[in-house]
Amino acid sequence: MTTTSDGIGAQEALALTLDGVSFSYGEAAFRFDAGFAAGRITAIMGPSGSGKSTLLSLIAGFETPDAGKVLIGGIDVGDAAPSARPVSMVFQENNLFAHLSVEGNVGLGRTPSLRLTSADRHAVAEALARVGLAGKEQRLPRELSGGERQRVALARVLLRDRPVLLLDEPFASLGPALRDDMLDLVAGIHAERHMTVLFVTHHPQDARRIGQEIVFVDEGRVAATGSAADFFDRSGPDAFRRYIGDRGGSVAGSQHIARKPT
Ligand SMILES: Nc1ncnc2c1ncn2[C@@H]1O[C@H](COP(=O)(O)OP(=O)(O)OP(=O)(O)O)[C@@H](O)[C@H]1O
Repeated sequence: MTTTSDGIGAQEALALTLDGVSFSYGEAAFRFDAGFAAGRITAIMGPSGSGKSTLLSLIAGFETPDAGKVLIGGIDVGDAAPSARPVSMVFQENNLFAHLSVEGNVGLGRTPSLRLTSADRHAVAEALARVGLAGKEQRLPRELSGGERQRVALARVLLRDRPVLLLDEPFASLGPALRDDMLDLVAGIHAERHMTVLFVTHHPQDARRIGQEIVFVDEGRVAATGSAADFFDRSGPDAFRRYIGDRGGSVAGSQHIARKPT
């Protein structure tokens, strides 16, 4: 086990498996068989409505499969409530409680009670410094920019310190330069904590920047999987190439940029 700057040990990375998971929202039917390698960043891509968010919801426990198993680190988490799963999740927006300060919102990653000990406060301050928000503990979410709010959500991920991180288009509403900064922050956190990261994005350049693996979801199922390098060179699956159109480009150099410490 390694130790991070706030004294929290990086945990053993956990693999994720969806074994014959079926689910439906009325006529929208899903059937997922997929494995996600321990400690890797997997970009989940696919057309709108194909089931990417549903896939994450099934892993997080917000939805319950009609059949099949969700295994995290080889353990069937089917009976575990979302809060009991070894998972953190960040959405595109609404990650924060509007009436709670930044400190309170981050502190929830450590304890559901709002009574923070001085050690908790210290850990919150360290996490905020890690995401570039030192000194903003007492702000309310509405007093922050969209990018700052997502940084607060990532600071809470640091305090929660779960081995699996699910990101559902968390930076979609941010401009390109800020998105790159945030992606590099995620890559830095991933490198420190050795988390298994699943990251939904429609942006090929985002997937290229930090994605190590790609899972392509189409029509409610995993249609293709592979390394990001393979997907973004000409050997990627045809359906994926049609989805990304001309924006795929070359993967050369992107991994190097993403792996720089942030
Ligand atoms: N709570 C819900 N109730 C009913 N249908 C839903 C619900 N959530 C999603 N769906 C439907 O399930 C399908 C898959 O939705 P999902 O949000 O998983 O797609 P997605 O791939 O994440 O799409 P996007 O890229 O647009 O976010 C869609 O047809 C959607 O309308």
